Amino acid sequence: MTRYIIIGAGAVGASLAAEFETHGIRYVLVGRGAQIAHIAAYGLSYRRPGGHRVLRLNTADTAAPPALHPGDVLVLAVKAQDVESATEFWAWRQVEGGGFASELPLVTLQNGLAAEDIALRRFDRVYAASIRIPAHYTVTGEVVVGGEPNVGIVALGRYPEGLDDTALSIVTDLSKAGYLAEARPDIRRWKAAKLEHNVTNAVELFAGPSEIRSKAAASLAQEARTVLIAAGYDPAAPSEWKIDISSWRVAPESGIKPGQQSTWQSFTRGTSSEVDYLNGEIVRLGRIHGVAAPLNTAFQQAAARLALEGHAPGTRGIAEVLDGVAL
Ligand SMILES: NC(=O)C1=CN([C@@H]2O[C@H](COP(=O)(O)OP(=O)(O)OC[C@H]3O[C@@H](n4cnc5c(N)ncnc54)[C@H](OP(=O)(O)O)[C@@H]3O)[C@@H](O)[C@H]2O)C=CC1
Ligand SMILES: CC(C)(CO)C(=O)C(=O)O
Repeated sequence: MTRYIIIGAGAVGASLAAEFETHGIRYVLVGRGAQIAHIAAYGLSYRRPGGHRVLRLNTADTAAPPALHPGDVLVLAVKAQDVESATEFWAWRQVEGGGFASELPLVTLQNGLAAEDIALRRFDRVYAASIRIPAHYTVTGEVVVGGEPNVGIVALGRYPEGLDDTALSIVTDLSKAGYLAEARPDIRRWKAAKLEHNVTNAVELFAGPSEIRSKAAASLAQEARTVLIAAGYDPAAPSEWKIDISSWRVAPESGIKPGQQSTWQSFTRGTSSEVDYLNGEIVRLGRIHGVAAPLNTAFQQAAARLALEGHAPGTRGIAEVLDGVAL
């Protein structure tokens, strides 16, 4: 039976470990700092629409990583800005019986488009995933996931393209664990489609009238789409799902509040931000392909300023960000 080494014990990684634990899929959750220490000592406080549980999980600290075996699958659940250091750390570890971890399959769950190319520098078999999951982590040891009836929705395929037995068996395990999961041979298209949404995460960092925030989000997504298409991407459309996702929703009263997606959570926790890999990816592609991306640039810079000043989300107004930029 495959064992999953889940690297990163935040919103996405800890909830994946919780679901694997609940559904009898072998895993080890490898984290760092106070979060993994807390989960190891007291369990994970895990809230789902069906109720709240404290779960004992199989954990390891990155300071004492588990021995690796042939048949292990590594799952990267860190933010995009941590992919370089995490892949460097894991790739050259020895697998018992011979070989490097770089020969094991590696799943990349990151938003944005950067993780896979970083991973391919060291890992031979990279399985990219686009995961939609309303997961929240702002308090040490506590994760909330509001998706119902399923935890979240995942598209997964071999990067840069194609499918193989490993991809199919990972999708089977995710489905067993309660995710709506689909194997896709064209995973870059699904990651691009998700990025169109994730550039709007930055809007949640700034206060202002909801009408302006909605308009800014729509314009950011439109600008991202224009740049992605100019860069040769063909973002997947929701109608292309083969699995039925129509009854999936974020449960009301689940503890998931609108306007608090992953970027907002990072700023709230005072940790590093993924914005350079979300809005920054659009800015980068725009520069390469000669398409202006003024709005994504403005939000990237405003988020950087907010981080430098150490301010929490909502302490600066959106009008300041939009000053001089047309919506
Ligand atoms: N939250 C959400 O709802 C969703 C998030 N995503 C995407 O999933 C990815 C993960 O996001 P999310 O779970 O929110 O991130 P979190 O910040 O909640 O969790 C990441 C965790 O990984 C830890 N970490 C960083 N580097 C390492 C390392 N080298 N070894 C071990 N642990 C490490 C971080 O520790 P530390 O805090 O010390 O940095 C943190 O605890 C991101 O790309 C995000 O965009 C996708 C869909 C939904
Ligand atoms: C949109 C959402 C919640 C979906 O998974 C996400 O990707 C994020 O929090 O960044």
